[in-house]
Amino acid sequence: MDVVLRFGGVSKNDDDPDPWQTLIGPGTLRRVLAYFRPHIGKVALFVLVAALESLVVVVVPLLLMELVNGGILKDDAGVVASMAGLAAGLALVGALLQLVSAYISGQIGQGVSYDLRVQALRHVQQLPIAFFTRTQTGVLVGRLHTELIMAQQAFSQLLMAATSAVTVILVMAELFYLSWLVAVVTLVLIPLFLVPWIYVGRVIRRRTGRLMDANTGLGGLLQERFNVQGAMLSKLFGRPREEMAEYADRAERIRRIGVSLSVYGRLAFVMMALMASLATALVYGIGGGLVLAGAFQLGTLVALATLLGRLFGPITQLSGMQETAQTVVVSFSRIFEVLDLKGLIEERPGAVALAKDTAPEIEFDDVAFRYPTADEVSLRSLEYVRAERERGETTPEVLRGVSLHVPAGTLTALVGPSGAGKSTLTHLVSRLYDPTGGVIRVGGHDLRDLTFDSLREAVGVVSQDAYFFHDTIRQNLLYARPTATEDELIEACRGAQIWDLIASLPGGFDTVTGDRGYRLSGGEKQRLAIARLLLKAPTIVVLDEATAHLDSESEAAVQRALKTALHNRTSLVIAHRLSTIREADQILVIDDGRVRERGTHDELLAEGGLYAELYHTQFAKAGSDAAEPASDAAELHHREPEPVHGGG
Ligand SMILES: Nc1ncnc2c1ncn2[C@@H]1O[C@H](COP(=O)(O)OP(=O)(O)OP(=O)(O)O)[C@@H](O)[C@H]1O
Repeated sequence: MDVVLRFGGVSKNDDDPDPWQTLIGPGTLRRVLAYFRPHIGKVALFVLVAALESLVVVVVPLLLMELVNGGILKDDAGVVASMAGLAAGLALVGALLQLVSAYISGQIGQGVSYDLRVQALRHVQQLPIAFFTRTQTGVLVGRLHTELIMAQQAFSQLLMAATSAVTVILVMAELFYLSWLVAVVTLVLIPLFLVPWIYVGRVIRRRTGRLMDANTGLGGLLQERFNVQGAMLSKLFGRPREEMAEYADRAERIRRIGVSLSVYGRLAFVMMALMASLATALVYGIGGGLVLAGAFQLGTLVALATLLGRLFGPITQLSGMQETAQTVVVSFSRIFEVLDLKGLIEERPGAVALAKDTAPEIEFDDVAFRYPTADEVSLRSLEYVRAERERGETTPEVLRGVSLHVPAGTLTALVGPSGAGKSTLTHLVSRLYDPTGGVIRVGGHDLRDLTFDSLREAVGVVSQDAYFFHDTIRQNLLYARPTATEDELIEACRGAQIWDLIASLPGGFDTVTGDRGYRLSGGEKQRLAIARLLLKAPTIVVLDEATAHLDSESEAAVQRALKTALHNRTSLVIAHRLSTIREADQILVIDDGRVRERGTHDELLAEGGLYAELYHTQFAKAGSDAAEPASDAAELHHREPEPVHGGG
């Protein structure tokens, strides 16, 4: 009956052990407990309230006993009334205590989840970009959100189980006090009741875990397929019937587990009710005989029956305590796994700030780089579809022996075949990755000696496919400089040649750019990204020119926008336009991870090497297609390094 599901090449069966099971390392429990230390006062208060709650549970049967023995049997209406009144009053107190303990346990549980959530988010925010390139978003969200909620719920159950433990001890003590015979019979009954209960409880917990996994898996899949780009890919390339079958398979698994869970849940409830009824019948049977034999009075029998009714609930809660505790520890461990991921790129103690307002020089000294392996940067359990063979493999060197110098305030164009390592090289400048060999210096400092803040402020990046949050144009621009005024926004947009478009939109700056800025054309997106860059006013610009062919008007607009963006800045541009290449102070031809040629356009053309070949096959053609005015191209770059003033 089990369906074998395939998750990107990994088959998974309902009864398989979880291949990504989290290992609970030594010291985990101590680490979990450390999160409760700040809440120790509340924990103590909770224990006190729980003890009072249990006390109420065992005192009420004693009142009922007195009501029968001292009131009804002795024909004393006063005792009947006062005992009934006291029992009612205590019931009220018990109810209030339950509310108070729920409040305190909520405070503790939510407090711990809050601490853990904030810590995890802060940590993930600092993880290297390599982690995000590896991790499936939906699964990460599941880990940091859904599982945290699960940990918190399990923790609440654990606190309730602690209350139950006190109740069970007090109830058993009172049973022995009232009638050792009934107490012994009860002790015999408990295991009879517990064995099937524990079995059912285990099945329920195992299936609940599977249900959560199945839900997270389906959620991840939907998130991937239903964002704009996923939906586009699926519309253009997708096989709707096969995809639907995969959704249906996963949904079927959720349905099947859900149905069995509801049956087992009901079974557990029915078993508990049945056992309580059987036990009560037995106690009335034995106890009734004892009353007839004169061993004790009727009131004692009533008290015994009432006590018994209050024993099985807490016992069931206690029976699951071990596994609930495991759930808490496992869920915490799974979050600890994320917390323990190394930052890889960290700020050194005593890091210095890069000087503001002056364009610095950039220098690569014998730089080598390989992308980190999956094991170095991510968690197997967060990738979900990592192929087996990828484990432990090393990655090839993408850059080798790269030495280059970009003088302050000048433009260096990077050209080369696809996959040569141009983008990788630019990633190193913004320290998305650290080199595996050699040194990169900015303004004379090793990049690794600079503070993150000053580097982030200094480097502005415009990628080929600029990303925008699903928010208004205004908010997307303000992301670069939250304090920018309306005038500064307009000035930046004018500089980026995008103001006319924004002004023509009915919503102006308040137009929502949509998921990944999808409502903008390629050229518009890049110009908006340039406006964002101008607002940031960095001293270093890393730019990947759009390869997409733009019409002559857009081409000229982007060209003018670039002129503003690169003015007075140290620029590293992955160039696709002849105009940019011609005007570059130097051109570096990157091939197979090395700097193959360097020089100006004319020098390289005269050399007749790879550049000349690329020029004739690509740039010359692109240049003749492009219609930017020659004067724009000539003015593209201002070479004198001067102080940079905020772009607006
Ligand atoms: N995140 C990554 N993890 C592993 N390898 C990567 C990663 N990104 C790029 N690579 C590999 O590094 C090499 C260089 O890629 P890079 O993107 O730097 O080339 P490029 O010169 O910019 O190419 P293009 O002009 O096509 O954009 C390629 O072989 C690529 O497959």
